Amino acid sequence: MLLDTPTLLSLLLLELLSLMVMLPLLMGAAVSRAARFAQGYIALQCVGWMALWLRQSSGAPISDGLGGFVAMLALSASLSALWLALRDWLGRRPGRWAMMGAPLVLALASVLDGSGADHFAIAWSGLGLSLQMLALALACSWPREAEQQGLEIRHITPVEHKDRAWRTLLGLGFGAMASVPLLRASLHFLGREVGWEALLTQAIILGAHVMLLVSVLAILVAWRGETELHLQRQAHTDALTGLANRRAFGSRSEELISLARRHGEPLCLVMLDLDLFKKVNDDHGHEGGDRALALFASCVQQVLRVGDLAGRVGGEEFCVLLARSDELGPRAMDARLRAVLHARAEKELGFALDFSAGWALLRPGDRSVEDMMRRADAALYEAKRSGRGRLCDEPGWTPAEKTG
Ligand SMILES: Nc1nc2c(ncn2[C@@H]2O[C@H](COP(=O)(O)OP(=O)(O)OP(=O)(O)O)[C@@H](O)[C@H]2O)c(=O)[nH]1
Repeated sequence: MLLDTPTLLSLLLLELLSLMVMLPLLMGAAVSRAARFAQGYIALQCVGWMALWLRQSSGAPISDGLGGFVAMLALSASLSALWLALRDWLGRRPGRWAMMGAPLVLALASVLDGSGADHFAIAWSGLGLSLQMLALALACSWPREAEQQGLEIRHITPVEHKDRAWRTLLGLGFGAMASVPLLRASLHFLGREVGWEALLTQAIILGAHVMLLVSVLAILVAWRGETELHLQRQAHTDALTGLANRRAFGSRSEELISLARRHGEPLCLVMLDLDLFKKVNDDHGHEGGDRALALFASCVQQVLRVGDLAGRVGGEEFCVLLARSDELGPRAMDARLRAVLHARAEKELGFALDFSAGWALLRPGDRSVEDMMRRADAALYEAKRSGRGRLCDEPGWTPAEKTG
Protein backbone atom coordinates (compact mmCIF):
# COMPACT_ATOMS: atom_id res chain seq x y z
CA MET A 1 0.00 0.00 0.00
CA LEU A 2 1.43 3.38 -1.04
CA LEU A 3 -0.14 5.35 1.81
CA ASP A 4 -0.52 4.29 5.41
CA THR A 5 -3.80 4.39 7.35
CA PRO A 6 -3.15 7.68 9.26
CA THR A 7 -2.28 9.50 6.01
CA LEU A 8 -5.34 8.13 4.23
CA LEU A 9 -7.52 9.19 7.18
CA SER A 10 -6.02 12.69 7.29
CA LEU A 11 -6.53 13.20 3.55
CA LEU A 12 -10.13 12.03 3.78
CA LEU A 13 -10.77 14.44 6.63
CA LEU A 14 -9.23 17.32 4.70
CA GLU A 15 -11.46 16.58 1.70
CA LEU A 16 -14.55 16.36 3.91
CA LEU A 17 -13.76 19.62 5.70
CA SER A 18 -13.27 21.41 2.36
CA LEU A 19 -16.52 20.02 0.96
CA MET A 20 -18.44 20.84 4.11
CA VAL A 21 -17.51 24.51 3.58
CA MET A 22 -17.66 24.57 -0.22
CA LEU A 23 -21.02 22.88 -0.86
CA PRO A 24 -23.17 25.45 1.02
CA LEU A 25 -21.18 28.27 -0.61
CA LEU A 26 -21.74 26.77 -4.04
CA MET A 27 -25.43 26.00 -3.54
CA GLY A 28 -26.32 29.30 -1.88
CA ALA A 29 -28.73 30.01 0.95
CA ALA A 30 -32.06 29.35 -0.78
CA VAL A 31 -31.88 25.59 -1.23
CA SER A 32 -34.47 22.87 -0.82
CA ARG A 33 -34.76 20.53 2.15
CA ALA A 34 -33.23 17.75 0.03
CA ALA A 35 -30.12 19.83 -0.63
CA ARG A 36 -29.85 20.59 3.10
CA PHE A 37 -30.02 16.86 3.88
CA ALA A 38 -27.29 16.28 1.30
CA GLN A 39 -25.12 18.94 2.95
CA GLY A 40 -25.89 17.29 6.29
CA TYR A 41 -24.57 14.01 4.86
CA ILE A 42 -21.18 15.62 4.19
CA ALA A 43 -21.11 17.41 7.57
CA LEU A 44 -21.95 14.21 9.48
CA GLN A 45 -19.39 12.22 7.50
CA CYS A 46 -16.91 14.86 8.56
CA VAL A 47 -17.84 14.48 12.25
CA GLY A 48 -17.69 10.68 12.04
CA TRP A 49 -14.31 10.50 10.36
CA MET A 50 -12.97 13.26 12.63
CA ALA A 51 -13.87 11.12 15.68
CA LEU A 52 -12.04 8.16 14.14
CA TRP A 53 -9.08 10.34 13.24
CA LEU A 54 -8.85 11.73 16.80
CA ARG A 55 -8.97 8.25 18.32
CA GLN A 56 -6.45 7.02 15.82
CA SER A 57 -3.99 9.89 16.39
CA SER A 58 -4.26 9.53 20.19
CA GLY A 59 -3.22 5.93 19.79
CA ALA A 60 -6.35 4.55 21.46
CA PRO A 61 -8.34 1.68 19.94
CA ILE A 62 -10.48 3.56 17.45
CA SER A 63 -13.64 1.55 17.93
CA ASP A 64 -13.65 1.91 21.70
CA GLY A 65 -15.46 4.29 24.04
CA LEU A 66 -16.85 7.70 23.27
CA GLY A 67 -14.89 8.07 20.00
CA GLY A 68 -16.38 4.88 18.63
CA PHE A 69 -19.86 5.88 19.77
CA VAL A 70 -19.66 9.35 18.15
CA ALA A 71 -18.11 7.93 14.99
CA MET A 72 -20.83 5.32 14.53
CA LEU A 73 -23.60 7.75 15.38
CA ALA A 74 -22.35 10.36 12.91
CA LEU A 75 -21.44 7.96 10.08
CA SER A 76 -24.73 6.13 10.32
CA ALA A 77 -26.69 9.41 10.63
CA SER A 78 -24.88 10.71 7.53
CA LEU A 79 -26.20 7.76 5.49
CA SER A 80 -29.70 8.39 6.89
CA ALA A 81 -29.43 12.08 5.90
CA LEU A 82 -28.48 11.11 2.35
CA TRP A 83 -31.40 8.68 2.27
CA LEU A 84 -33.74 11.53 3.30
CA ALA A 85 -32.31 13.69 0.50
CA LEU A 86 -33.05 10.88 -1.99
CA ARG A 87 -36.58 10.57 -0.64
CA ASP A 88 -37.18 14.28 -1.18
CA TRP A 89 -35.69 14.20 -4.67
CA LEU A 90 -37.23 10.94 -5.87
CA GLY A 91 -40.32 10.38 -3.72
CA ARG A 92 -41.03 7.73 -1.10
CA ARG A 93 -38.42 4.94 -0.77
CA PRO A 94 -38.63 1.69 1.22
CA GLY A 95 -36.93 1.30 4.62
CA ARG A 96 -37.71 4.61 6.27
CA TRP A 97 -37.90 3.41 9.88
CA ALA A 98 -34.83 1.22 9.56
CA MET A 99 -32.85 4.18 8.22
CA MET A 100 -34.11 6.49 10.96
CA GLY A 101 -33.43 4.04 13.79
CA ALA A 102 -30.07 2.80 12.51
CA PRO A 103 -27.82 5.60 13.90
CA LEU A 104 -28.79 5.03 17.52
CA VAL A 105 -28.83 1.24 17.26
CA LEU A 106 -25.40 1.15 15.59
CA ALA A 107 -23.88 3.64 17.99
CA LEU A 108 -25.13 1.64 20.98
CA ALA A 109 -23.99 -1.61 19.40
CA SER A 110 -20.50 -0.18 18.98
CA VAL A 111 -20.15 0.45 22.74
CA LEU A 112 -22.17 -2.49 24.06
CA ASP A 113 -20.36 -5.11 21.99
CA GLY A 114 -17.37 -4.81 24.32
CA SER A 115 -15.06 -6.78 22.04
CA GLY A 116 -12.61 -3.90 22.15
CA ALA A 117 -11.41 -4.80 18.71
CA ASP A 118 -8.79 -2.31 17.60
CA HIS A 119 -9.95 -1.50 14.12
CA PHE A 120 -12.17 1.01 12.34
CA ALA A 121 -15.53 -0.49 13.18
CA ILE A 122 -16.54 -3.52 15.10
CA ALA A 123 -18.55 -6.17 13.37
CA TRP A 124 -22.01 -5.07 14.42
CA SER A 125 -21.40 -1.54 13.29
CA GLY A 126 -19.76 -2.74 10.08
CA LEU A 127 -22.75 -4.94 9.37
CA GLY A 128 -25.17 -2.10 10.13
CA LEU A 129 -23.33 0.40 7.95
CA SER A 130 -23.22 -2.13 5.10
CA LEU A 131 -26.95 -2.67 5.37
CA GLN A 132 -27.52 1.08 5.34
CA MET A 133 -25.38 1.38 2.21
CA LEU A 134 -27.38 -1.39 0.57
CA ALA A 135 -30.57 0.46 1.53
CA LEU A 136 -29.14 3.56 -0.15
CA ALA A 137 -28.34 1.53 -3.27
CA LEU A 138 -31.94 0.26 -3.24
CA ALA A 139 -33.25 3.80 -2.73
CA CYS A 140 -31.33 4.90 -5.84
CA SER A 141 -32.80 2.16 -8.01
CA TRP A 142 -36.35 2.34 -6.60
CA PRO A 143 -38.67 3.87 -9.23
CA ARG A 144 -39.51 7.53 -8.93
CA GLU A 145 -42.96 8.21 -7.50
CA ALA A 146 -45.55 8.92 -10.18
CA GLU A 147 -46.61 12.53 -10.19
CA GLN A 148 -50.13 13.31 -9.00
CA GLN A 149 -51.48 14.13 -12.43
CA GLY A 150 -50.89 11.80 -15.35
CA LEU A 151 -49.99 14.73 -17.58
CA GLU A 152 -47.35 15.92 -15.15
CA ILE A 153 -45.34 12.76 -15.81
CA ARG A 154 -44.87 13.69 -19.46
CA HIS A 155 -44.09 17.19 -18.41
CA ILE A 156 -41.10 16.26 -16.22
CA THR A 157 -39.71 13.51 -18.44
CA PRO A 158 -36.54 15.36 -19.58
CA VAL A 159 -35.39 15.85 -15.98
CA GLU A 160 -36.40 12.33 -15.02
CA HIS A 161 -34.27 10.90 -17.82
CA LYS A 162 -31.28 12.92 -16.69
CA ASP A 163 -31.47 11.72 -13.12
CA ARG A 164 -31.06 8.07 -14.14
CA ALA A 165 -27.32 8.61 -14.62
CA TRP A 166 -26.56 9.95 -11.15
CA ARG A 167 -28.88 7.45 -9.51
CA THR A 168 -27.14 4.54 -11.23
CA LEU A 169 -23.71 5.89 -10.32
CA LEU A 170 -24.60 6.43 -6.67
CA GLY A 171 -26.47 3.13 -6.38
CA LEU A 172 -23.60 1.11 -7.87
CA GLY A 173 -21.12 2.97 -5.69
CA PHE A 174 -22.92 2.22 -2.44
CA GLY A 175 -23.65 -1.35 -3.52
CA ALA A 176 -19.94 -1.97 -4.13
CA MET A 177 -18.82 -0.06 -1.05
CA ALA A 178 -21.11 -2.14 1.20
CA SER A 179 -19.20 -5.31 0.34
CA VAL A 180 -15.98 -4.45 2.24
CA PRO A 181 -17.41 -3.81 5.75
CA LEU A 182 -19.78 -6.72 5.09
CA LEU A 183 -16.82 -9.00 4.41
CA ARG A 184 -15.08 -7.78 7.54
CA ALA A 185 -18.21 -8.22 9.67
CA SER A 186 -18.67 -11.77 8.32
CA LEU A 187 -15.06 -12.67 9.19
CA HIS A 188 -15.52 -11.26 12.66
CA PHE A 189 -18.74 -13.19 13.25
CA LEU A 190 -17.11 -16.40 12.00
CA GLY A 191 -14.31 -15.77 14.48
CA ARG A 192 -11.68 -15.93 11.74
CA GLU A 193 -8.36 -14.30 12.54
CA VAL A 194 -7.05 -12.93 9.28
CA GLY A 195 -3.76 -11.32 8.55
CA TRP A 196 -5.17 -8.68 6.26
CA GLU A 197 -7.14 -6.69 8.82
CA ALA A 198 -5.09 -3.54 8.16
CA LEU A 199 -5.59 -4.00 4.44
CA LEU A 200 -9.36 -4.16 4.91
CA THR A 201 -9.23 -0.97 6.99
CA GLN A 202 -7.31 0.79 4.23
CA ALA A 203 -9.74 -0.56 1.62
CA ILE A 204 -12.62 0.94 3.62
CA ILE A 205 -10.94 4.36 3.87
CA LEU A 206 -10.04 4.31 0.16
CA GLY A 207 -13.64 3.31 -0.61
CA ALA A 208 -14.81 6.27 1.48
CA HIS A 209 -12.61 8.56 -0.67
CA VAL A 210 -14.17 7.24 -3.86
CA MET A 211 -17.71 7.32 -2.45
CA LEU A 212 -17.19 10.90 -1.34
CA LEU A 213 -16.33 11.88 -4.90
CA VAL A 214 -19.23 9.89 -6.37
CA SER A 215 -21.77 11.18 -3.88
CA VAL A 216 -20.75 14.83 -4.23
CA LEU A 217 -21.01 14.55 -8.02
CA ALA A 218 -24.43 12.89 -7.69
CA ILE A 219 -25.60 15.53 -5.19
CA LEU A 220 -24.58 18.36 -7.52
CA VAL A 221 -26.29 16.80 -10.54
CA ALA A 222 -29.44 16.05 -8.51
CA TRP A 223 -29.46 19.59 -7.16
CA ARG A 224 -29.09 21.01 -10.68
CA GLY A 225 -31.96 18.81 -11.91
CA GLU A 226 -34.10 20.00 -9.03
CA THR A 227 -33.36 23.64 -9.90
CA GLU A 228 -34.22 23.02 -13.56
CA LEU A 229 -37.48 21.35 -12.60
CA HIS A 230 -38.33 24.23 -10.30
CA LEU A 231 -37.74 26.79 -13.08
CA GLN A 232 -39.70 24.66 -15.53
CA ARG A 233 -42.64 24.53 -13.11
CA GLN A 234 -42.47 28.26 -12.48
CA ALA A 235 -42.62 28.97 -16.21
CA HIS A 236 -45.74 26.82 -16.54
CA THR A 237 -47.56 27.80 -13.37
CA ASP A 238 -49.64 30.80 -12.41
CA ALA A 239 -47.97 32.15 -9.27
CA LEU A 240 -51.17 33.28 -7.52
CA THR A 241 -53.27 30.15 -7.93
CA GLY A 242 -50.77 27.36 -8.62
CA LEU A 243 -52.77 26.32 -11.70
CA ALA A 244 -51.32 25.98 -15.20
CA ASN A 245 -50.94 29.38 -16.86
CA ARG A 246 -52.48 30.13 -20.25
CA ARG A 247 -49.46 28.91 -22.23
CA ALA A 248 -49.12 25.68 -20.26
CA PHE A 249 -52.86 25.08 -20.45
CA GLY A 250 -52.68 25.47 -24.24
CA SER A 251 -49.80 23.05 -24.68
CA ARG A 252 -51.08 20.41 -22.23
CA SER A 253 -54.55 20.57 -23.73
CA GLU A 254 -53.07 19.32 -27.03
CA GLU A 255 -52.19 16.05 -25.32
CA LEU A 256 -55.72 15.65 -23.94
CA ILE A 257 -57.27 16.43 -27.31
CA SER A 258 -55.11 13.94 -29.18
CA LEU A 259 -55.74 11.26 -26.53
CA ALA A 260 -59.51 11.84 -26.79
CA ARG A 261 -59.33 11.57 -30.60
CA ARG A 262 -57.16 8.46 -30.53
CA HIS A 263 -59.52 6.63 -28.17
CA GLY A 264 -62.73 8.08 -29.65
CA GLU A 265 -63.67 9.57 -26.29
CA PRO A 266 -65.64 12.77 -25.69
CA LEU A 267 -63.84 15.79 -24.21
CA CYS A 268 -65.40 18.93 -22.74
CA LEU A 269 -64.05 22.36 -22.03
CA VAL A 270 -65.60 24.52 -19.32
CA MET A 271 -64.81 28.21 -19.08
CA LEU A 272 -65.36 29.81 -15.66
CA ASP A 273 -65.47 33.49 -14.78
CA LEU A 274 -66.01 35.03 -11.34
CA ASP A 275 -69.08 37.24 -11.19
CA LEU A 276 -68.79 40.96 -10.45
CA PHE A 277 -65.17 40.56 -9.55
CA LYS A 278 -64.48 44.25 -10.00
CA LYS A 279 -66.81 44.80 -7.03
CA VAL A 280 -64.87 42.22 -4.96
CA ASN A 281 -61.71 44.26 -5.58
CA ASP A 282 -63.52 47.51 -4.80
CA ASP A 283 -65.07 46.19 -1.57
CA HIS A 284 -62.20 44.11 -0.22
CA GLY A 285 -59.13 45.60 -1.89
CA HIS A 286 -56.82 44.00 -4.43
CA GLU A 287 -55.44 41.71 -1.73
CA GLY A 288 -58.97 40.47 -0.93
CA GLY A 289 -59.47 39.92 -4.68
CA ASP A 290 -56.26 37.88 -4.84
CA ARG A 291 -57.38 35.73 -1.91
CA ALA A 292 -60.71 35.17 -3.68
CA LEU A 293 -58.92 34.06 -6.86
CA ALA A 294 -56.70 31.68 -4.91
CA LEU A 295 -59.70 30.21 -3.09
CA PHE A 296 -61.62 29.77 -6.33
CA ALA A 297 -58.65 27.95 -7.90
CA SER A 298 -58.38 25.73 -4.85
CA CYS A 299 -62.10 24.86 -5.14
CA VAL A 300 -61.63 24.06 -8.83
CA GLN A 301 -58.76 21.70 -7.99
CA GLN A 302 -60.82 20.12 -5.23
CA VAL A 303 -63.62 19.13 -7.60
CA LEU A 304 -61.48 17.92 -10.51
CA ARG A 305 -60.91 14.26 -11.27
CA VAL A 306 -57.48 12.76 -11.93
CA GLY A 307 -56.65 13.34 -15.60
CA ASP A 308 -58.59 16.61 -15.90
CA LEU A 309 -56.71 19.83 -16.55
CA ALA A 310 -57.33 23.27 -15.06
CA GLY A 311 -55.69 26.58 -15.93
CA ARG A 312 -55.97 30.28 -15.24
CA VAL A 313 -56.30 31.77 -18.70
CA GLY A 314 -57.05 35.39 -17.79
CA GLY A 315 -57.45 37.73 -14.80
CA GLU A 316 -60.55 36.09 -13.28
CA GLU A 317 -61.07 33.58 -16.06
CA PHE A 318 -60.35 29.87 -15.69
CA CYS A 319 -60.60 26.88 -18.04
CA VAL A 320 -61.07 23.24 -17.25
CA LEU A 321 -60.73 20.33 -19.69
CA LEU A 322 -62.75 17.32 -18.62
CA ALA A 323 -61.28 14.11 -20.01
CA ARG A 324 -63.64 11.29 -21.08
CA SER A 325 -66.60 13.50 -20.43
CA ASP A 326 -69.79 14.09 -22.36
CA GLU A 327 -72.29 16.87 -21.57
CA LEU A 328 -73.00 15.38 -18.12
CA GLY A 329 -69.44 16.16 -17.01
CA PRO A 330 -69.66 19.99 -17.16
CA ARG A 331 -73.05 19.93 -15.43
CA ALA A 332 -71.82 17.70 -12.62
CA MET A 333 -68.58 19.66 -12.20
CA ASP A 334 -70.46 22.97 -12.19
CA ALA A 335 -72.80 21.71 -9.47
CA ARG A 336 -69.91 20.35 -7.35
CA LEU A 337 -67.95 23.57 -7.75
CA ARG A 338 -70.91 25.77 -6.75
CA ALA A 339 -71.52 23.71 -3.62
CA VAL A 340 -67.85 23.76 -2.58
CA LEU A 341 -67.37 27.45 -3.39
CA HIS A 342 -70.46 28.55 -1.51
CA ALA A 343 -69.43 26.54 1.53
CA ARG A 344 -65.81 27.69 1.56
CA ALA A 345 -66.10 31.35 0.46
CA GLU A 346 -68.14 32.54 3.43
CA LYS A 347 -66.00 30.57 5.84
CA GLU A 348 -62.55 31.32 4.44
CA LEU A 349 -63.00 34.77 2.87
CA GLY A 350 -65.83 36.19 4.94
CA PHE A 351 -67.87 37.10 1.83
CA ALA A 352 -69.76 35.23 -0.88
CA LEU A 353 -68.39 34.47 -4.34
CA ASP A 354 -70.21 33.31 -7.43
CA PHE A 355 -69.26 32.45 -10.97
CA SER A 356 -70.67 31.98 -14.44
CA ALA A 357 -69.66 29.20 -16.78
CA GLY A 358 -69.95 28.09 -20.38
CA TRP A 359 -68.98 24.77 -21.87
CA ALA A 360 -68.20 23.26 -25.28
CA LEU A 361 -67.66 19.75 -26.60
CA LEU A 362 -64.67 18.75 -28.75
CA ARG A 363 -65.82 18.59 -32.38
CA PRO A 364 -64.24 16.89 -35.40
CA GLY A 365 -63.38 20.25 -36.99
CA ASP A 366 -61.59 21.73 -33.95
CA ARG A 367 -57.92 22.44 -34.74
CA SER A 368 -56.92 23.34 -31.20
CA VAL A 369 -58.30 24.14 -27.78
CA GLU A 370 -58.70 27.73 -28.96
CA ASP A 371 -61.64 26.64 -31.13
CA MET A 372 -63.32 25.06 -28.11
CA MET A 373 -62.53 28.14 -26.04
CA ARG A 374 -64.24 30.40 -28.56
CA ARG A 375 -67.49 28.43 -28.27
CA ALA A 376 -67.24 28.07 -24.48
CA ASP A 377 -66.62 31.83 -24.28
CA ALA A 378 -69.81 32.49 -26.26
CA ALA A 379 -71.69 30.24 -23.80
CA LEU A 380 -70.08 32.10 -20.89
CA TYR A 381 -71.18 35.39 -22.41
CA GLU A 382 -74.72 34.02 -22.59
CA ALA A 383 -74.51 33.00 -18.88
CA LYS A 384 -73.44 36.52 -17.93
CA ARG A 385 -76.08 38.10 -20.15
CA SER A 386 -78.89 35.97 -18.76
CA GLY A 387 -78.23 36.86 -15.10
CA ARG A 388 -74.85 35.29 -14.02
CA GLY A 389 -74.35 32.47 -11.50
CA ARG A 390 -75.17 29.74 -14.03
CA LEU A 391 -73.76 27.35 -16.66
CA CYS A 392 -74.75 27.69 -20.34
CA ASP A 393 -74.24 25.33 -23.28
CA GLU A 394 -72.21 26.27 -26.35
CA PRO A 395 -74.28 28.01 -29.07
CA GLY A 396 -76.47 25.62 -31.06
CA TRP A 397 -75.69 22.60 -28.88
CA THR A 398 -78.26 19.79 -28.87
CA PRO A 399 -77.99 16.51 -26.94
CA ALA A 400 -77.94 14.53 -30.20
CA GLU A 401 -74.55 16.01 -31.24
CA LYS A 402 -71.66 13.74 -31.97
CA THR A 403 -68.23 14.21 -30.35
CA GLY A 404 -64.88 14.81 -32.07
N1 LIG B 1 -57.30 41.14 -7.32
C1 LIG B 1 -57.13 40.83 -8.59
N2 LIG B 1 -58.01 41.32 -9.50
C2 LIG B 1 -57.84 41.00 -10.79
C3 LIG B 1 -56.79 40.18 -11.23
N3 LIG B 1 -56.88 40.04 -12.57
C4 LIG B 1 -57.97 40.75 -12.96
N4 LIG B 1 -58.55 41.34 -11.89
C5 LIG B 1 -59.73 42.22 -11.85
O1 LIG B 1 -60.88 41.52 -12.26
C6 LIG B 1 -61.85 42.49 -12.63
C7 LIG B 1 -62.64 41.98 -13.81
O2 LIG B 1 -63.68 42.86 -14.00
P1 LIG B 1 -64.69 42.82 -15.21
O3 LIG B 1 -64.01 42.21 -16.41
O4 LIG B 1 -65.31 44.15 -15.35
O5 LIG B 1 -65.76 41.76 -14.78
P2 LIG B 1 -66.58 41.57 -13.46
O6 LIG B 1 -66.54 42.73 -12.53
O7 LIG B 1 -66.18 40.24 -12.89
O8 LIG B 1 -68.04 41.45 -14.00
P3 LIG B 1 -68.68 40.22 -14.77
O9 LIG B 1 -67.59 39.38 -15.32
O10 LIG B 1 -69.53 40.82 -15.83
O11 LIG B 1 -69.49 39.49 -13.75
C8 LIG B 1 -61.09 43.78 -12.95
O12 LIG B 1 -61.41 44.73 -11.96
C9 LIG B 1 -59.63 43.37 -12.82
O13 LIG B 1 -58.84 44.41 -12.28
C10 LIG B 1 -55.87 39.69 -10.23
O14 LIG B 1 -54.92 38.96 -10.52
N5 LIG B 1 -56.08 40.03 -8.96
